[in-house]
Amino acid sequence: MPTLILVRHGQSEWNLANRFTGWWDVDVTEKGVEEARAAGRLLKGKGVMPTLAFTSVQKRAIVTLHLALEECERLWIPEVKDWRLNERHYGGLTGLNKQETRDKHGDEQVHIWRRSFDVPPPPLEKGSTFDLSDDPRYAGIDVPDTESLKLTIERVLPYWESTILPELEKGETVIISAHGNSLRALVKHLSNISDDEITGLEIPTGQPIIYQFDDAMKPGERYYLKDS
Ligand SMILES: O=C(O)[C@H](O)COP(=O)(O)O
Repeated sequence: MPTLILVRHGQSEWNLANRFTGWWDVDVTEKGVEEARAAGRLLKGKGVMPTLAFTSVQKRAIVTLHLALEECERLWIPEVKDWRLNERHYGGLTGLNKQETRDKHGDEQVHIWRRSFDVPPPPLEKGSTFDLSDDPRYAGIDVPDTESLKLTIERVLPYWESTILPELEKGETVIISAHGNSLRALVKHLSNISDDEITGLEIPTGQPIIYQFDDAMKPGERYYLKDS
């Protein structure tokens, strides 16, 4: 049965510092390293062994993938990195402290920026500290200046359909190591969650989520591997 494993990167330096991160490339913390390793041990313990990996071009997801694969002795499997699996771009909020932003703009506004379906945060100014347009990993890509969850879905889903789903169809056990909002985009699609309800779904760091697909490639109920 084709199996999909989704894992959000382990705690990042800016998760810990409570800063809006988005496309900014921060590493995982010591706790994040341990979460990633624990995810790999869980995969091995439950006998869910990935045969193909996808991740973003952001080190917190890449490092998490490698640590998890090392623990389940699957560092050797093929892996594909693509910017379409990146975190949603946090626009002009990138780098700001989440609590200070609440103090300045109010809880409601910050909640809208963080969790509304289609309201993007204010755009990132061109040439500002967190502008990644000249980063070589994005050569030839029109780097967004902000993204809502809706806009994130618009780049994650075509990639899922064109590149990841066909591999599952071939019978691969696919692991995707990605981010809170790129995974929210996938879970919304796979679990058929409405625009309103998806905003309430929180994806914890380092906790493998499993979908098993039937012969018609219809995903079953999602579950956390730790609960199986
Ligand atoms: O980019 C970030 O800051 C986090 O990865 C996710 O943030 P959120 O919980 O505000 O969506």
